[in-house]
Amino acid sequence: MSTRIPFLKGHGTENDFVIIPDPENDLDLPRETVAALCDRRAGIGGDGLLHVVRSAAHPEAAHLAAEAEWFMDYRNGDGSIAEMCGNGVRVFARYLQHAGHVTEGDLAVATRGGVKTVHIDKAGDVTVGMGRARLPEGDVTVSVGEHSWPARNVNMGNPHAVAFVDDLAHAGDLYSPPPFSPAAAYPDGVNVEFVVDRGPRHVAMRVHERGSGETRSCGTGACAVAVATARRDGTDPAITGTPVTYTVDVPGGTLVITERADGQIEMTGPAVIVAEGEIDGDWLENVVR
Ligand SMILES: N[C@@H](CCC[C@H](N)C(=O)O)C(=O)O
Repeated sequence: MSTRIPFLKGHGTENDFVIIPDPENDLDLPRETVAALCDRRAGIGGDGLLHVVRSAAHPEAAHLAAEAEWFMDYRNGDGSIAEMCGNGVRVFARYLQHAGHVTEGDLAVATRGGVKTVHIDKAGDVTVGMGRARLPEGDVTVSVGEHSWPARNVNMGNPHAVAFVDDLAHAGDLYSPPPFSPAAAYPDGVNVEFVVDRGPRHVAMRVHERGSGETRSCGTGACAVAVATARRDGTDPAITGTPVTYTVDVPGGTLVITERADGQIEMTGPAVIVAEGEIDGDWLENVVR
């Protein structure tokens, strides 16, 4: 009889995740194993994986254990490691509630991008305090086929290039990462957002995620888009002294992003657990041999 390893599946605006509860960090999850679990045909399927570990039990988070009991060890669908995942941390909080580890209200979650405060509200939405954006100087260009656009470099803990386009269809099929220049702008790769206007303080985006491909939503990407749009629109709260809220439509739903005068950014949207089950331990052990 092989070992059974518990997993869940969840999503936030259809950015979907395999969730692996592993409080004491007992599991070995190398890159190839994560990619196999996220494979949509031969595995469970997901844009990424949320490895749920107690901070005290993880070498990357032990120093944060006094601030946050739980560490989101986030991996992209190809198994690569990313600093932060905005939808992931909201789904992570929903999982902790689902499992009875926390109740509604505020909780702190450790991530590679620092400790994030998450609020689970009664109505069902989950809000995360994303911290401040960094806006590295320098011109960036992204291109797809015959189209190319200037892009804004926005760092939300992870790197983003935000391009305003006339038509989201111009981003093409996004089967491969959109080329960007200069290469030095993003030495570790980049998430690329394509944005169109929908109305006052309302935009829509598509995204190609580093390590996952085109996804139906990206939380850090939606925040980067809100930040870039505020600078374009002259509503930058650091200059106006007034908070600004943008509604960001993604293919999988809608996220609401507020940037305050002190630069702190909050993102709100749904976070859903859709299934739970068990992984066959023999499969997991042999899948990458
Ligand atoms: N989908 C995530 C972002 C996940 C990480 C990203 N692909 C990267 O490599 O930086 C989100 O909701 O923020």
